[in-house]
Amino acid sequence: MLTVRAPATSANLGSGFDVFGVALDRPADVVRVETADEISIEVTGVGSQYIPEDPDKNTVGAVAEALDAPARIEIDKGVRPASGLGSSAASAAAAAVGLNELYDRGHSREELVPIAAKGEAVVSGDAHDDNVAPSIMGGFTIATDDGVTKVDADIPLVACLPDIVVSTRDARRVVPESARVDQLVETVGWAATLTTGMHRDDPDLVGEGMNDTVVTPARAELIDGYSQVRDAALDAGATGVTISGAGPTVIAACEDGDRRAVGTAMIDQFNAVGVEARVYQTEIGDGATLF
Ligand SMILES: Nc1ncnc2c1ncn2[C@@H]1O[C@H](COP(=O)(O)OP(=O)(O)O)[C@@H](O)[C@H]1O
Ligand SMILES: N[C@@H](CCOP(=O)(O)O)C(=O)O
Repeated sequence: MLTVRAPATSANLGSGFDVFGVALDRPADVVRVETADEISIEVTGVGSQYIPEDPDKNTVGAVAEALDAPARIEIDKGVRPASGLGSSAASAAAAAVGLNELYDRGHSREELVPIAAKGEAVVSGDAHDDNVAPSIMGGFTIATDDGVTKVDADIPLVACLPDIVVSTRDARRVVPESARVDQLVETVGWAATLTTGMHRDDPDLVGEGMNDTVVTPARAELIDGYSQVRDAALDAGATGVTISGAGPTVIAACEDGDRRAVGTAMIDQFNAVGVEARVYQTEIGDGATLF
């Protein structure tokens, strides 16, 4: 039996819709795989009661199919489903790394990204790579049709997960079908600023680049208290704030010493609109680890 820990991730980061992602130091899923004649799945841990064990409906089933790697797969969820923290992707990433090793398939980490993304297609309707790429490879990742570019960045982050459920499938339905040229121009500027900030380990540049006037405003409507939480985090010292993935988690970049104040401000504002929330004081971390 092989054990793999794959981290939660935060995709988009505002200006990088369906392209940017970061691996978070915590939380994470732990997946155990052993060879079997057919695929079977057992799920325990956070939110496991909402996760199907049917291989046709669980992200790891699609990965096992794609790798032609039948296995008994145990998933211990640390990443709450429908959180905006790449929950479905963490399991898929762990399964891809574990089954590749178990069956000696010989794929590189980058080659495993589109394989793990087949799991995302099962749950959200789209095989977007922006969560599975950092969960497999770690760091800050830029995932495009041409492959994955990875930067080992060091940026303090605060992820605030409210007690609200937003499914990625639903949140993709509110994404506008078009954008104006002036929005394209400002998005390119923010994306370039964010990428430079990641190279320089500069929370100010990363925060500035976490802006977006296209997708985030449409999705903010799905998260009670989003604008108050964003404002409170900025007042507490965050350098940038946006929706993590499809939400409802709200993610902030900041200086190391400001994480506690930023997290407290975010929780307080969710509570003020009657929503319970929890905070992960985290940072950009490594990709899936085999034990
Ligand atoms: N291994 C898995 N882990 C988490 N969710 C899964 C898994 N397999 C299938 N799902 C389903 O995927 C959905 C959660 O995925 P998604 O909406 O993308 O949330 P997240 O933003 O946390 O990834 C839920 O409906 C859940 O039942
Ligand atoms: N780019 C995707 C990312 C979804 O992330 P998740 O953590 O909510 O699954 C999107 O924004 O739809």
